[in-house]
Amino acid sequence: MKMSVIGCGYLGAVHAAAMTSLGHDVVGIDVDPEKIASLTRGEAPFFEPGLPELLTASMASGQLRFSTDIADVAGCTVHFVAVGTPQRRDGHGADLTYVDAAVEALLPHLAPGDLVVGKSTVPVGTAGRLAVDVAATGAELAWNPEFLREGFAVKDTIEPDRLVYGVASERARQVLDEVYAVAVAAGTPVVETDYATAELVKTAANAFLATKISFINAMAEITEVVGADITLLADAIGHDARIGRKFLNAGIGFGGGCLPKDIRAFTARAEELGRGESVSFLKEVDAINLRRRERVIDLTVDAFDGRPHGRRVAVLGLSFKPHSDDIRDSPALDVAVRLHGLGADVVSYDPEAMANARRLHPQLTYADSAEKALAGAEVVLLVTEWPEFRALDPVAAAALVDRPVLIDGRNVLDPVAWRAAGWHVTGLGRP
Ligand SMILES: NC(=O)C1=CN([C@@H]2O[C@H](COP(=O)(O)OP(=O)(O)OC[C@H]3O[C@@H](n4cnc5c(N)ncnc54)[C@H](O)[C@@H]3O)[C@@H](O)[C@H]2O)C=CC1
Ligand SMILES: O=C(O)[C@H]1O[C@H](OP(=O)(O)OP(=O)(O)OC[C@H]2O[C@@H](n3ccc(=O)[nH]c3=O)[C@H](O)[C@@H]2O)[C@H](O)[C@@H](O)[C@@H]1O
Repeated sequence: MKMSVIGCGYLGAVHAAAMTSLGHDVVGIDVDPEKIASLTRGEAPFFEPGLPELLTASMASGQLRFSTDIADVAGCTVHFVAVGTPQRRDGHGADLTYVDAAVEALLPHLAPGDLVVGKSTVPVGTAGRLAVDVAATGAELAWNPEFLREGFAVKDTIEPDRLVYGVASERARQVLDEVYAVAVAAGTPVVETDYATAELVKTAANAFLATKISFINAMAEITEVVGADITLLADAIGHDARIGRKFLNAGIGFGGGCLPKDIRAFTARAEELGRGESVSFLKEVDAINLRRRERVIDLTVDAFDGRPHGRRVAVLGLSFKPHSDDIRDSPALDVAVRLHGLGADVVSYDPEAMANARRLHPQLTYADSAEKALAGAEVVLLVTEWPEFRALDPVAAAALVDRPVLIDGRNVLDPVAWRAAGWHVTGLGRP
């Protein structure tokens, strides 16, 4: 099939390349000329494991190209909309200007029978509104939310856990079945819904994941007071298959370009619908999450007896999670910036996210290795659990720092081994 992907960011670039690997002919469109230039060279404009190899193979096959010109969607019969839906500047809800602009730009290029497929995460009701304009061209709209995780985006796109088709006709379902023929043949569950349900499935999934993380972080606030251990608690409740151990890692909390803005957008939309009280708990989920960052800052300030000014802090990690260079709403970066704001001498290191962090926060100091960040530090914060930080040798690390004080914001280092090497270790929610 010939298809276009409008918006080539973390979602769209992976989707475009993955569709090629499934045998389709794809053109990726973006308004950002630098991104398109990079993709055209076969270079991923961001860090995503497996994407460079996929891009190289797709470009070599001649089935993938990129353009800034929307007219290049000519000849495509399926058009994915994968542009951003960030939090609005006023904080109230999702900013739909990019989705609206992308669909509006697409309209003159649509032919009767084309299928426009929304992938962006949008407030419920958006698809119904856009469907009217799309239908006026003789084309049709479907909403097919995306559940990929950054760091695993390629695998999640090619082998999704499930496919959700928000469709208004049998024909739209058939077209989507053809798009995802490989996954469908492999037995991937397909849930066919109306538009509103498809939009809400996505919002509800992210709200649930955020709630699960904040639940365990709320428990961590309690274990901290009584000297109990949140990791053992999570293991123990996680053995119950009804609860499950995944997404019960307590620590500095969730960030990224999705969970935080999606729960806020859901709250705003529910309020618009007169059902604010139904999801008012999401405000608590957000508040618990943000308190975890405060906790790490407080622990750091306490480690300097309340006077962090001029004191050296090594911050290990800047991205919102490992295997990604994404710093959108990153708890790690937030903590680094705020400690710098308190006058601490913050030296940060991240294996992949430093270029993005440096662009946004040139005032911070960046080291080019974990060892260089540790050199002379009086407190070490581990705030993104990259494998190379998990593999640090506590004895060698102790020899680099001025004071062996560790705050493990992700509860991934073995406190017994680190204490044995002379470190004073504080985990989150751990004795
Ligand atoms: N990043 C992720 O892991 C996932 C993201 N999503 C959703 O997918 C959507 C996109 O997210 P990301 O890819 O992370 O955002 P992003 O910010 O990385 O990418 C959005 C891209 O759209 C481009 N764009 C904006 N307006 C455009 C227009 N009119 N025409 C063409 N291109 C345009 C931007 O230049 C940018 O490259 C959001 O709604 C997000 O919630 C859903 C699942 C996973
Ligand atoms: O809508 C989206 O964009 C995506 O949002 C999340 O994916 P992602 O943001 O890539 O990352 P997650 O793995 O969900 O992690 C989110 C945040 O939660 C934190 N987290 C995760 C799990 C956990 O147990 N504890 C915890 O603090 C991570 O460190 C990270 O900051 C969802 O997992 C995806 O299914 C969804 O498609």
